[in-house]
Amino acid sequence: MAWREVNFDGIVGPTHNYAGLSYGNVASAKHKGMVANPREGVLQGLEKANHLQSLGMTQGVLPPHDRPHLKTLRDHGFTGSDAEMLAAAWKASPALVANICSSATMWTANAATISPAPDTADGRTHFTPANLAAMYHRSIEARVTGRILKVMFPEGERFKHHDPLVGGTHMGDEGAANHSRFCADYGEAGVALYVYGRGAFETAADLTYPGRQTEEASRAIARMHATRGDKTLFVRQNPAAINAGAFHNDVVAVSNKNVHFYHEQAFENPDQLDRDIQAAMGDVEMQFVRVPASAVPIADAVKSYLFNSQLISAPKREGMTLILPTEVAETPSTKAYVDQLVSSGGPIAHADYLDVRQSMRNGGGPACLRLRVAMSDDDINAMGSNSILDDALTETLKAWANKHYRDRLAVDDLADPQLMEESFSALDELTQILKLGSVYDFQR
Ligand SMILES: N=C(N)NCCC[C@H](NC(=O)CCC(=O)O)C(=O)O
Repeated sequence: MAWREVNFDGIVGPTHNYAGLSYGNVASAKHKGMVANPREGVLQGLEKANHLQSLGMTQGVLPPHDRPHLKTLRDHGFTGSDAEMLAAAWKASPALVANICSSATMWTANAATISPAPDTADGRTHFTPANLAAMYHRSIEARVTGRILKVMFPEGERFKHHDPLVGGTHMGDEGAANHSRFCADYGEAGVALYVYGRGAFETAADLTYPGRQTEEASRAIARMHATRGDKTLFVRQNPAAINAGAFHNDVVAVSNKNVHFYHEQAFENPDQLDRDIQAAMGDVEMQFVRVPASAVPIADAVKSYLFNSQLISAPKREGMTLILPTEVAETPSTKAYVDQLVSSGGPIAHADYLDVRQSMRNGGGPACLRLRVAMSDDDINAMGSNSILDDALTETLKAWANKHYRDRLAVDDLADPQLMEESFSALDELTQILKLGSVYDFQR
């Protein structure tokens, strides 16, 4: 049976904006208050997906969430019509409205942790939506994410869904952004690497920025997914990386099959980690591409998002391909590094640069924008929605974005009830296009 990596890219939401909500995320803070272009965001995302498809990859999409999230307002005691609640909330706290309007759901690497069927005890693919407890604007995502995933991957003999972890920031979980899977091929048993920022019950005095993921959360997910103990590893992210702005491990490391591409400051003891991964992989030889700080200072890695690239095995190419943000080409150290990397004769042979600036300004590169799922043909056939892109669906989504989305959005526009109406009618139509049913709170 043929197996492949399917990338499910998040579609940018109609209220995409720059409110600077994520403490510890350098780009989000830097671009606070800028005018966003949600329509361009969708089109940049579809362009990236289209590029991967042209390389022979299977590409899916995940929808944005309903924003403004009126259910959160209702849960906080606001009453009245939708417009009355929005107006009252804006009067009470523009910051609250910014939080319930964030389109952070586009970063689907944070949607869930996934253990594919070849790795689990019951031979099913397991999904746990990330609770994203560290940031208020993201903590409201998990329930709807779970609902969407259950429609897309119906629970049964192939797919198994778990509830997001409870326990607040003590059990903070950021999903696949802190989880790597190594394997010989996608359908073979793999090794899972969980990367956390701190222990749940200790004060991490070495962190100036939040360590969003806790070790206990990672271990809980591994237990729930019942992956093999000798093929499940846990490692702490280097505090220096978090303090430099790597709020998720995928800002300083990326993997594909038997290749681990990472910055030398991503982990405290990279030699030990290499040995542990190799031991868990057994006969399958790992290739470690460790980037020295002398070639790429960690500040350049964080600024350019070199490691927040997608590392893929494109069916139409020999050797692996990095899908990089254009910022990497504009940063001298990372451009020089990538040039020598692809000509070195190593496992990474191609570098493609794509413009995802609307997302990058909020700290989301190509890797943040996608949720990877290793799937067999039978898994794809068992999906419950119309989420796999072909040319027709791509064209439909482009037309949909052009019809509904604004090309200019300032933070103050979030108070506009007309924007709310536009957002809900766009999302209502999207659930029909993607055959998702009534997954949003405003549809229930
Ligand atoms: N690295 C991965 N996998 N994902 C990137 C997530 C970026 C996101 N930015 C934001 O949420 C900013 C939103 C704002 O400021 O409006 C975050 O910090 O959680």
